[in-house]
Amino acid sequence: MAALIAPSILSADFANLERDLNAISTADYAHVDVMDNHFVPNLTLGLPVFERLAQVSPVPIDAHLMIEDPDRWAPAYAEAGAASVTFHAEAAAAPVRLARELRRLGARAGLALRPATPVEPFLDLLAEVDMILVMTVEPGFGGQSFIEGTLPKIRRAREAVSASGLDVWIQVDGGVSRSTIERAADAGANVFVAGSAVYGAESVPGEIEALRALADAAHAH
Ligand SMILES: O=C(CO)[C@H](O)[C@H](O)COP(=O)(O)O
Ligand SMILES: [Fe+2]
Repeated sequence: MAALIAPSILSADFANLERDLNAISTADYAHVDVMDNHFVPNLTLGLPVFERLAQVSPVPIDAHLMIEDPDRWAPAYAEAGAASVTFHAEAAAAPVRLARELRRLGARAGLALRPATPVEPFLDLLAEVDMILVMTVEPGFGGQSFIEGTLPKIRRAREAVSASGLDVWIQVDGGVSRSTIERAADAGANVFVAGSAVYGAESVPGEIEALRALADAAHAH
């Protein structure tokens, strides 16, 4: 299980997004946080900006939609060229219908869970999604500290995926850094979002490589 690193441009310079996307060209994905000021108390960017990011990004885009009514809005992000579109379970009215629509449009379908949202109701539906995002902070802001209490949920999700025989990815997002990534990897995560850790580092490519090496080493144990 090779670790995939997806730096979050939430911690990039919003006046220099193209430059800061090019800075993460050695990453596996660029993680783009879409926030609507309703599902979370913060506002980032919407479809017009996203469409341009998808055109200029050197790596595939992993969209994380922290928005109300993803049933209505998420498909447009797949149409805009996102490789992966993740919506929140707490916000979707019909998550399976939406996941099927995202796949039909050619994107990977991701289902995100806030820290207090249990994974169990979704374990019978693993065949319908390509990724489960276990939020390791409350969504809304970068730079928060990793919630250790989410580790058992990551572990239960990984156990269920392994038992199913399906290739469902498990992503962690929030507070991921050199000091937390090994525990998340050991619990079973294989896709790692990191915003402040990557963009706040002295060397952005160096940090991507260091995070990847730590996660790969944890998986090898
Ligand atoms: O979805 C998010 C916040 O809701 C961000 O992707 C996440 O917080 C990344 O930032 P950091 O690595 O600094 O915690
Ligand atoms: Fe995110």
